[in-house]
Amino acid sequence: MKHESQAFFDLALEEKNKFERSPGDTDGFGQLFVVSDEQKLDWADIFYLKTAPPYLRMPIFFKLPRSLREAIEEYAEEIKELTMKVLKMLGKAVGIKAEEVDNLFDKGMQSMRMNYYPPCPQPELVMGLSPHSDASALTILLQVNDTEGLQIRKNGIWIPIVPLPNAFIVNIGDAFEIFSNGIYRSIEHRSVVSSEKERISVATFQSPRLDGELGPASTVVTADNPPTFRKIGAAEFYRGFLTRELVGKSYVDTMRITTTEDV
Ligand SMILES: O=C(O)CCC(=O)C(=O)O
Ligand SMILES: [Fe+2]
Repeated sequence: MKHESQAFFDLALEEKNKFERSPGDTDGFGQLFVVSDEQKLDWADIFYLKTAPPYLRMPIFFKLPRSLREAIEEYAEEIKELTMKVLKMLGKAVGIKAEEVDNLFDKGMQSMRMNYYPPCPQPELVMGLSPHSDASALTILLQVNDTEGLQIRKNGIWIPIVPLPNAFIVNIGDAFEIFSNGIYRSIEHRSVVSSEKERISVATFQSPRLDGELGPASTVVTADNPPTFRKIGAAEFYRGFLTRELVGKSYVDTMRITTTEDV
């Protein structure tokens, strides 16, 4: 996967543009989360694909160079297994039944985002990827080379994450914050760019099934622990996410129940 993603971004621009994202689509090569001409764009090339379940794969998926497509298929399957294991362990630790995790996430949408951050001569003037939390339940992040760039926000301070060789970075996303009724918090993160070295990462997102309903798991909601998020159809949740600019954790905040009248 590392080799294939590097090889993709090494292609000539005209080759990559054969996979260009069309306006109105999410899948393809090009920036996402662009909502106005005035917006400052992120310093990155992005290739986004829905990978599973198979019916969600778009025509672009089948046009990929064969070695890249095969690598993605194999990688997607293994990451799915790893993700489900981690989600069930996180759930178990707070009393959520494995069955409930399976029900919402096992047939969930999986998507992949390959990020290429070219070096920038004035890196302090740009952002590789604007601050955000992922809308997924869980994200498994693969650092393709050893250039640093990811930062997480902890107590208001941006902390650099140093890639460890042969290790993934695992991030909790908004959907799991909602599902765990706020026991787990999605992590706000961003990418900065280097003045000299390119950086490549591959994020794989596991999200709820699109025909499911996203809300706090019934096994964590009790009389003493009332729901702190409202329920929303998963498809509607993702439509909302993809039509906004990325701004910190502002999207998950819109799902919070803030007054008793909302319950
Ligand atoms: O490049 C990174 O390390 C972060 C990527 C990321 O946050 C994303 O694709 O959502
Ligand atoms: Fe992210």
